Amino acid sequence: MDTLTLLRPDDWHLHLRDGDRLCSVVADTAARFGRAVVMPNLKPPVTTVAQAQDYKARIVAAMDRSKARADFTPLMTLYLTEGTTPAEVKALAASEEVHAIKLYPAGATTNSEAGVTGLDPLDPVFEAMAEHGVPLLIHGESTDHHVDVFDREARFVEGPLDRLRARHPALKIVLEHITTADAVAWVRAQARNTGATITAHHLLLNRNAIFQGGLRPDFYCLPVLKRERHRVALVEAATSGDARFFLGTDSAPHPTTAKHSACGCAGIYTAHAAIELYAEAFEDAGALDRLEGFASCFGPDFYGLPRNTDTITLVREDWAVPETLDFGEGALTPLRGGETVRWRVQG
Ligand SMILES: NC(=O)N[C@@H](CC(=O)O)C(=O)O
Ligand SMILES: [Zn+2]
Ligand SMILES: [Zn+2]
Repeated sequence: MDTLTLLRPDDWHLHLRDGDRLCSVVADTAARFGRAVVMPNLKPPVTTVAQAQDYKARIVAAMDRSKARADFTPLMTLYLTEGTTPAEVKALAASEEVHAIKLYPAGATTNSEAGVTGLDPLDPVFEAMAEHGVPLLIHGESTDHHVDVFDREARFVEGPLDRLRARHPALKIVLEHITTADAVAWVRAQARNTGATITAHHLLLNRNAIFQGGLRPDFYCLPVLKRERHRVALVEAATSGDARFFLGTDSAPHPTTAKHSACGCAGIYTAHAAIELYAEAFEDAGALDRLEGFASCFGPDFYGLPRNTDTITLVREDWAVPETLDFGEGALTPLRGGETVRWRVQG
């Protein structure tokens, strides 16, 4: 099979940043995806419906300025803080633009300082979300600094997440960017109102990439890449046809100068080749026929949105990824920069 036509996919976890940086990256996602769930971890974070509407307007203006494919819809999210109220959930449910609320444990990842330290005080917010069918998107890592970095997802899932799920069985939950066999098993044990996104880089790479011939900050993201047996479990979940697992790139651009540093930022940029990289992972697993469900069907079904009706076509053809791409005033280093990708989007 040398060409592959899919219903147009969506990206259910994306970082677009703001300002000139937003202008540099948005066309990459719009070229491939019909919609993307845009993360709210700006500085300061997007915490109200009004702020999310303003951010969406800036994204649409940036699409125009960068001549992005116009038929792309950003799906906005709010950043959960200890100040989030049930009234804001109601306002979200009444809005056209905002689709979910994102939970960052304080200190877990990039721009998570405004996140939450304990979940129990937010019970009224979670109840309002369940009532209005608003999904809670979760960066699922323990922030206990005694917990080994490679165990932070598993500890969060078996502890705080499992307790949250038990207290709020009707809440829609998406465990974002899962990286472990533990998370896969936990999601499989839940009812259908629990889903999980999986990135292309966690399907293609294990933690050896971070140390290949020296320290490689371009492969540092959170949750950090795990050992091979976890990668295999993720591939198995993504290609299984289980509708609880769907596509979310977590494309997270940072300037190359901030990545190649004594204290480098977490995040990998994949938007320039997102669906192509997933095609590689699915092809390696002998499961290209399962890509459309994962990339184009299970996400909208979970969110209660219609599937896209147009299509994209992928062609098996090597193309060279530039070593760097423009990123506002500076540059970023994309995944596979200076190397090739095996699938190309036609047209
Ligand atoms: N994934 C990352 O490593 N970084 C993300 C934040 C996140 O998704 O946790 C970012 O905003 O840079
Ligand atoms: Zn995250
Ligand atoms: Zn993310």
